Amino acid sequence: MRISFIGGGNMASALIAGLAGKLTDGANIHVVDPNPDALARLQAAFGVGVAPQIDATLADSEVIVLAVKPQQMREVAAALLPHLGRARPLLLSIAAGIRSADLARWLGGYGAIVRSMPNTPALIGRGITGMVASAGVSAAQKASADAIMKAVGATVWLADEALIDPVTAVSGSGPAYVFYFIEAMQQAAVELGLSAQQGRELALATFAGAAELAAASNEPVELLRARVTSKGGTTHAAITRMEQDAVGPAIVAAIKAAAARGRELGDELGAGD
Ligand SMILES: NC(=O)C1=CN([C@@H]2O[C@H](COP(=O)(O)OP(=O)(O)OC[C@H]3O[C@@H](n4cnc5c(N)ncnc54)[C@H](O)[C@@H]3O)[C@@H](O)[C@H]2O)C=CC1
Ligand SMILES: O=C(O)[C@@H]1CCC=N1
Repeated sequence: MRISFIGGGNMASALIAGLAGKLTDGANIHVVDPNPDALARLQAAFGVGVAPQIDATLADSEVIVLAVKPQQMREVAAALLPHLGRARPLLLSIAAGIRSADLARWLGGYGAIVRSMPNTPALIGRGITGMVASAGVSAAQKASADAIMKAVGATVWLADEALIDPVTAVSGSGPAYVFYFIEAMQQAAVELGLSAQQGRELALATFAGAAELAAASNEPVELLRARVTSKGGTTHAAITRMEQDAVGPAIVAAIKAAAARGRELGDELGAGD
């Protein structure tokens, strides 16, 4: 499969790292980015083809991944439009907030668009991507989009595009929340006298082990939590403090703020013609 990426930044790099040599050779991946450093890194690491701007090379691609910031998407659509005619590639957008209908409008009514929301664990093949196909996407194109994202992790197809903002808030942005929690655990470890290295090792193994345990178990996470929490014991002391400080409601509010920002980006950037 020949795949092009418009934008070769953080998320595109994570996807290319997961894809190159698995779903397709690096030589079948083409990356467009005005930043020469981004291109040089990707070329050296994966042998991808590179270009500083959109050109006719794109006409050979079966899939074009749109991996620029949401604020760049309209100008990218304008540059892409003249090159879509012949091959009618699938456009696979990963941009937060940008609605398929707005993208289609900027592309003169082009309908072969899958909107998706991956996350950075794609870099190690452990991503998860929420996806939704527009009406103009063929079954074969939908299968190609699924294969690309499955090469870097799991996929969840959504019936309604409005659910992409919640996916963005939970799993797209989610790795940052997990890293934030790990940072706090490491800090606590050090403040309690452990070395930074020990704090890192303990926090990471605990996160990975607890997540794997929950995934392997049929039981709800509340029950797994209760099993760690002895009455009058140490975990109880910690959870009581978290409840006093409303940590749970703060996390729920934070994730809702991310979803609201996704909707707001869509309103802001999709407005007008
Ligand atoms: N970073 C993440 O964890 C995730 C990001 N996303 C989405 O991925 C998209 C990219 O985000 P990041 O990779 O984090 O940003 P980034 O800033 O690392 O990468 C964007 C890249 O686009 C390039 N660029 C700018 N204008 C361009 C143009 N006209 N043509 C081609 N390339 C151009 C920049 O030079 C940069 O390398 C965003 O829309 C974001 O919402 C989605 C899921 C997760
Ligand atoms: O923060 C952002 O806007 C992007 C989308 C999901 C993760 N990073």
